[in-house]
Amino acid sequence: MKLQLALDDITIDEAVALIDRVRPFIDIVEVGTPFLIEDGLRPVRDFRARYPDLPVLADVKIMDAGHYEARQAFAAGAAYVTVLGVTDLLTVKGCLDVAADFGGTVIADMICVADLPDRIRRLEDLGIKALAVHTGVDQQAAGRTPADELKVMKEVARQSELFVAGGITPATISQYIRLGADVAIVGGGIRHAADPAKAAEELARLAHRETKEREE
Ligand SMILES: O=C([C@H](O)CO)[C@H](O)[C@H](O)COP(=O)(O)O
Repeated sequence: MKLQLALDDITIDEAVALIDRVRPFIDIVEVGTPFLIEDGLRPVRDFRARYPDLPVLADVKIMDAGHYEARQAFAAGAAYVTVLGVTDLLTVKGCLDVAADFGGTVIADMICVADLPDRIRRLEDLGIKALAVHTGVDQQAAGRTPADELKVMKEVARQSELFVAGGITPATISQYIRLGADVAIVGGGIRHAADPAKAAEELARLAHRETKEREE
């Protein structure tokens, strides 16, 4: 399992200081939606230049103008770009076409998708190869977790790498690995930990251990 650090409520300087501390433990760095709203695609360009071996994910959550917006994010240096799974398939197709030009990956974020199995089938038929189960911050505040949707996704998905997000911490990551996730996305669980480097190290250790057990 890979570990993705999501950076949401942070400045570029704070983000660089955090990445420098947790770099040995993370596989992907995400420029989260609130960070993009604050700073645009600048952090994507900065991190690409500063950490050439660390893939950058731009959490643009595209809902329309798929071709145009995905091009902006990939051209800035993103290896991964998110599109909302609920949107029109034409928008998703636009993102996939651009991803092919750049050799990048489009992740369909399934937040608020009502009929998960049906949508997964349609998205995979279109060519999607990465899906994210995502319990949003507001949904987390109402007590929800991504576990049940991950179970459904694991049963239905045929070809996709599975990402999971939604309040994951060292105390909860193991269940998501056992449920079959390939990438754990962690924001607050690192950023707001008392010791972010220790939390990232622990998450990476658990991810490695549980994945090994899953494969045995
Ligand atoms: O995508 C996210 C959210 O919608 C805010 O943009 C977060 O990056 C994602 O939920 C991971 O953050 P945590 O839930 O704090 O781990």
